[in-house]
Amino acid sequence: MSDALVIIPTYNEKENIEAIVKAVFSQKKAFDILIVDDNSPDGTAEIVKNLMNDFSNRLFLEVRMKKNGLGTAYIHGFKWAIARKYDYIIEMDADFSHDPKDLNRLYKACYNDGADVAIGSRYSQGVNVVNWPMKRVLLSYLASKYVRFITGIPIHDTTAGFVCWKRKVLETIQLDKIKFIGYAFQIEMKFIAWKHRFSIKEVSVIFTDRTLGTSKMSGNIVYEALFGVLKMRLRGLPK
Ligand SMILES: Nc1nc2c(ncn2[C@@H]2O[C@H](COP(=O)(O)OP(=O)(O)O[C@H]3O[C@H](CO)[C@@H](O)[C@H](O)[C@@H]3O)[C@@H](O)[C@H]2O)c(=O)[nH]1
Repeated sequence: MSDALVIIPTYNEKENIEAIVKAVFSQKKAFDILIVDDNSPDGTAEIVKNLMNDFSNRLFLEVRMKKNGLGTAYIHGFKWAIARKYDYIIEMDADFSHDPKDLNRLYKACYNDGADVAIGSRYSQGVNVVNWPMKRVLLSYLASKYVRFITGIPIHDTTAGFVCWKRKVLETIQLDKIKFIGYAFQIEMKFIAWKHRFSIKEVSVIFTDRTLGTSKMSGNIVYEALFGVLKMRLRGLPK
């Protein structure tokens, strides 16, 4: 068993899943992988089951009954990882927006440089986003500015979905009390880690929009983030 687990949530990722699994396993550092699939109608989980024959004890699959949001998929995965005592737990998208080569940099930021949380950050050194429509870049960039303004959190990319967590951080955060189910979950997790005074390091990465499959971003996700952040600021740490 590796000391580090990469969690990849999936919903309809049949075009990407085999390639991303193989790309993670081709890294010098041996990572394990957990796929959390929400019963994708396109058969993503079936592809993973076949791959598990080639990567037994390194590739794992959890299938949930239905599409239930990115945040709850990760929480499911975090609990799975904590139960199995992985020391480093990494969030990553299935669609190559996050370069698998950067996994090593995130891992090292925690393992060698002592960060409790390492964020693959698009906005810590300018704006490093490739091929997203300008509308989406602006939405994401301004969302991070907004969260910084409202909460005071000293992080440039609060909605980043490429993050390495030390297990102790996930054990401290009360995962059952996380309120957001969509992408705003990314903001809430970082906010709580910061409030607990864990050390957070941003590692500059380039985010490249997917070439296969489609984004699951929706208006509800934006709404949840916009108003939820205000509530989160007022609430502070979960009681
Ligand atoms: N299991 C599960 N997986 C999901 C769900 N919704 C999305 N996913 C998976 O989560 C990953 C990210 O989803 P995308 O839909 O590709 O995200 P994006 O629009 O490219 O958004 C990116 O930017 C966001 C905002 O900055 C990030 O918050 C997000 O993590 C991601 O990096 C993909 O692997 C996708 O299949 C869900 O409800 N359930």
